[in-house]
Amino acid sequence: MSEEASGHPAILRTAAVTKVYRTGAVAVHALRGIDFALYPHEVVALLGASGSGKSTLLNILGGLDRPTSGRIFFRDRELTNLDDEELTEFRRAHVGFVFQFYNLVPSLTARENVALVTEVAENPMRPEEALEQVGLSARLDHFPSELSGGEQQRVSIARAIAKRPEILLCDEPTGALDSTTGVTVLDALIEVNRNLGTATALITHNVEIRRIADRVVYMADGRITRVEENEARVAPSEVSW
Ligand SMILES: Nc1ncnc2c1ncn2[C@@H]1O[C@H](COP(=O)(O)OP(=O)(O)OP(=O)(O)O)[C@@H](O)[C@H]1O
Repeated sequence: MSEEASGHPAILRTAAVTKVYRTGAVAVHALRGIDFALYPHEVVALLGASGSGKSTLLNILGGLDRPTSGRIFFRDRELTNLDDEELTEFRRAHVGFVFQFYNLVPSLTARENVALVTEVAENPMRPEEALEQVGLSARLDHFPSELSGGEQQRVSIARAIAKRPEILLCDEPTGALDSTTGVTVLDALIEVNRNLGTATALITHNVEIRRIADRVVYMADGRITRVEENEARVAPSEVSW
């Protein structure tokens, strides 16, 4: 939903953001002037060829990385000039991340993996509640090796949302999964978005997945080339790839 349609100001916004990676004499222009906004409660799909800058943008949005130039705002607060400690604080309080690989601690159960986050958050859910949100109430005491890939990814979603972040950033969350398993993961993301209103940005290589989003942002060569609004979101179960 656009600002006009949603009636809400953006929760995250970038203005003319660029990112240049310099390796020796070579400069890679990963982002070439990005004006992007993420609105409360929406799901945005980021689509684009490999190397188009999707992960770079997501990392900058979440405060994992900094732009070379341009500005970034969280609501009315400018993030651009925060020092490392302040940026880490922003990330801890407001952003959940889900990556392609789940990064669970193998020696801890699902419940304990989520508890790692809830122990240090300000107003967290109980791990059991977070795992219920992603449909894993029956797997609380399973270790990662006792869970399927889709279940492990859902534990990582539970871990990301347990601190009740306003923003959830997902980099290819179904990239390592087959279609059927991927659908269960997307279902969990949509359920979380519906129940908690978490603004969600989702990188995917898969054009079919764009249909589960409210908006689709296309990237090419470090630029946003097109933004589409979906009239209605399609349930993940209706998408296959
Ligand atoms: N740490 C880095 N150092 C140098 N170049 C980098 C670095 N990270 C990314 N790049 C380059 O920046 C460009 C954008 O990369 P990015 O990972 O954002 O693209 P992407 O669209 O997410 O790609 P993919 O879909 O393959 O993950 C690429 O050309 C990449 O090689």
